[in-house]
Amino acid sequence: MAVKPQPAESDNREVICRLHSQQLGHGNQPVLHDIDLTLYRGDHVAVLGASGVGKTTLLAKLYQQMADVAAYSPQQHGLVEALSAYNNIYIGGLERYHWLYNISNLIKPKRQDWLQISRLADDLAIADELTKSVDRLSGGQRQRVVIARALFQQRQIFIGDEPVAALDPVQAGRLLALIQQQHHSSICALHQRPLALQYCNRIIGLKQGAIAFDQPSSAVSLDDLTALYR
Ligand SMILES: Nc1ncnc2c1ncn2[C@@H]1O[C@H](COP(=O)(O)OP(=O)(O)OP(=O)(O)O)[C@@H](O)[C@H]1O
Repeated sequence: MAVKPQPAESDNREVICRLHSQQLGHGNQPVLHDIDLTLYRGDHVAVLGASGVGKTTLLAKLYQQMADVAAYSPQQHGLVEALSAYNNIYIGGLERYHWLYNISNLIKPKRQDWLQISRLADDLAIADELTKSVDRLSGGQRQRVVIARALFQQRQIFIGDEPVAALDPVQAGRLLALIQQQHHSSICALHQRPLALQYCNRIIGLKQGAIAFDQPSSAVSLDDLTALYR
């Protein structure tokens, strides 16, 4: 299939974010140009493209626009190394509570929060790691702590910069499904092409500083995705 640039079909769905003819970059260095992009409620989007093409740049812009309603799982995890996995996950929910409650909970977890975070950790297969400081965890375990922290934010939209890169394909698929269950919309940079096709309903391919295509995943083949990296 020859994939042409084309925005996803619009309908009566709720628009959650729109970029119109945007140039995105860093300082005076442009990275992406003429970005026209509308995200709709119910979209679960994979963003693919070669290293350095601008996936993080695009996600950061989208997060800037949706910071009030979106959880962001960045590539640089920003974990607090000396704190336990429990405390790092709890940090995702800090803004929901009074600071005094937060401090006491970080020192001695309250039963209800411990149970809630334990259930999350169970889903992510890190329940046994909750009391360990994150500097003692493997790369994949750390990545699951980051996902748990984002899930504990309890936002409506999930923005993930390669959120499952350190996980094996089975675990990665399970966690993408969990992320999608808990957020009405999501947009993730992914490198695993089969996962993008299997779990996301919309694929945005970036190439040479622009959106090369924006299509329902049913209209995109593995070869189309491979072509992004040539
Ligand atoms: N803070 C920054 N200041 C200046 N240039 C930057 C900065 N961050 C990224 N860039 C540049 O912008 C371009 C796009 O980077 P970006 O991180 O968005 O790519 P990416 O597709 O997410 O890459 P990767 O798959 O390797 O994470 C690259 O050329 C990069 O060198």
